[in-house]
Amino acid sequence: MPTFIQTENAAQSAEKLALAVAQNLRDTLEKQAHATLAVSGGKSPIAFFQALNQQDLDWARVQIALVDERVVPTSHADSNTGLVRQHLLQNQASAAKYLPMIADHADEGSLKNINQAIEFALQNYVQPDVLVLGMGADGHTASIFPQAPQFDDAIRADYPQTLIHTTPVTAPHERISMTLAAIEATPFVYLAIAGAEKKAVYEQALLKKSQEYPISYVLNSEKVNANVFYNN
Ligand SMILES: O=C(O)[C@H](O)[C@@H](O)[C@H](O)[C@H](O)COP(=O)(O)O
Repeated sequence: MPTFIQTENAAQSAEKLALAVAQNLRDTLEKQAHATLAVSGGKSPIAFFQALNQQDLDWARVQIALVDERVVPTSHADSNTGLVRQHLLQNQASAAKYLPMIADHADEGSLKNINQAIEFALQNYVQPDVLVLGMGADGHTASIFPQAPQFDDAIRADYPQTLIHTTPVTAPHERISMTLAAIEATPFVYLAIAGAEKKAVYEQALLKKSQEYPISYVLNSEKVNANVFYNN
């Protein structure tokens, strides 16, 4: 069952989430040589990235990865890598190591070979210790989209890989995404959402697991106790 944390506004959600994630990373670093944080892209996480990159912790031992990536060159305006580089890997967090899903030298042509792209992402994959999910108004999370032909594989407990190629119907670009099983294997899971429209979707998704709202598989998972940060 998720824990729902409502805050006053977007700035407060970003700050509280950053404090919680930073503490998880510090706690992880007390037990392990490295801590890995996977973040989502999209429009929402910028304020959180800016709050997190100022936190005091041993960033040189932190690895930053993506929950999902759009299959576009890293210089593309829709690249989550670009977003993370611009807003997260700054200030204190500039000492962190980035684990890419898409190679910097990959162009539109080479990315048409999706198997090769997945192979590259898998080579760089490290099981995250902490992850921050977003959610679309269509109920997708990571790049597990309701109408994607790969939906069943993305939520299968025995899918043989931690990452999967998905083809959203409701959003642009082919994607590479963590599978549900990989998300479920992460000790600290957060979901950040804002606005009444997403809250209504969240409440529907809480009721039961359904393909209509892929986030419902995370919220109703017996393996995940997500902390949900919400502001209007
Ligand atoms: O790269 C992506 O598209 C994501 O990681 C995705 O899962 C995102 O978190 C949601 O779509 C919410 O996105 P917004 O913040 O843009 O609403």
